[in-house]
Amino acid sequence: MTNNRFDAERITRITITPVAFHDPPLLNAVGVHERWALRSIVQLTTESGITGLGESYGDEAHLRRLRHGADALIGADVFAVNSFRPLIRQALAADSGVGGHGMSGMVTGSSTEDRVLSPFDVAALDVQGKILRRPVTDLLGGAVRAAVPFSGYLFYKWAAHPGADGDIWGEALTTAGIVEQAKTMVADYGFDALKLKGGVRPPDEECAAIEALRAEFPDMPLRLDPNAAWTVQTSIEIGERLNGVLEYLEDPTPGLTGMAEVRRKAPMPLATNMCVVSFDDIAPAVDAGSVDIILSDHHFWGGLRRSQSLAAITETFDLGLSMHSNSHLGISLAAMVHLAAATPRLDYACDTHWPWKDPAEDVVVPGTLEFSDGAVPVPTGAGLGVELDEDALGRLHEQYVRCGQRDRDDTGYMQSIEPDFRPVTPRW
Ligand SMILES: O=C([O-])C(=O)C[C@H](O)[C@@H](O)C(=O)[O-]
Repeated sequence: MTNNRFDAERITRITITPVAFHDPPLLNAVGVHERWALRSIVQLTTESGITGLGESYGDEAHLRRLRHGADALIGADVFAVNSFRPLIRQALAADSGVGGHGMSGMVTGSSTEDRVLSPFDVAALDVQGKILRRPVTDLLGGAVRAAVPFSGYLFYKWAAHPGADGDIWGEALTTAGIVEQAKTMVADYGFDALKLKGGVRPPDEECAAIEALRAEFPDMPLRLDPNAAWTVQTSIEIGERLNGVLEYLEDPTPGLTGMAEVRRKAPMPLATNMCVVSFDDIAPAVDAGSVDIILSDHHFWGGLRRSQSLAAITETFDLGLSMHSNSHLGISLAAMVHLAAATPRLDYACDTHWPWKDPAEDVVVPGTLEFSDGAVPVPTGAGLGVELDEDALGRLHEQYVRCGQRDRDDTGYMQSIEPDFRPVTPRW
């Protein structure tokens, strides 16, 4: 008889380092990106001295919860990731604090447990891959694509934050500015799809920008995302106007009921990263007929393996699947690429904020994550295949310390003064 007992590889230390990197003044329905994007870097070390990496939001409330979660995982077997969630749940039950989570105004209702679990799940998979000498994609069932296609993410934008220097992108407050931005994105990264962040200018103007992009790039799939800033009526009118132009319309209006009303009339598919943000949202969304496409995000769906469960559910209900993003560093990009490469039915090019980050500011050693023809080849090293640059981590942590209490008390990357989530309400 085979002896199926294996020695555990126990977690002995978890370090969480808050970091800050420059974020340009990108506009969206709830305001302007702050000067600093805040993230947290998780280093999870096991008894054999192997360290895995994870990345998450960096606002103070989330950092506190991550610390509770980390303390609860000390002593757990790094291969027993199924034990992490109950341990985290128990640890969070003792935390009475409210507020924060790095997605102010955009994602209201994703699971706190899943947001805390996510970076530990990623770091544990990184360790497992290093022990087994296999990339994370292999632990997720194997790569079904060698490179993951991303879309060029366009924003209305100020030239600079007040009192700060500008950046290479300059200002984009008009249709001409958006088209110029798109040309640079396509020339520099080779993107094959474009998404415009809307909800900023009046809907007519945003439609005109999409029409100008269509004229400039006749074959390019285009998306528009006003982050629920429109009424049902406006969403239907814009949907009709952009019939045949958009590959999908993302979160035109708030809530499952409003989205379902729009979906009954709009000619194109509707996507969301706002009204279906946790497993509890899926059944009501399917019942109401609210969406066609779920934009997953491992940071709030509980890590890579729970995102794979989401992928299986979308297949069951014949929903489309792609990936959402907000400001992030290289550890998250690597995790997104491994997950997307191991997801058989990924229907659209994924989102990433990557081009908006100063390439000189990252915590991973450069060279493993490069865009080629709008896609990122899957890193081939063991685990996530990226290496932590300790000096850079120190520098970005210094920036976090210096960037000021006001920014740290904020939600981490967007202008918002309220301690808890500020839902987007339709303006047009
Ligand atoms: O669709 C998206 O990418 C988002 O809603 C995520 C972010 O909030 C994005 O809009 C942003 O950073 O302004």
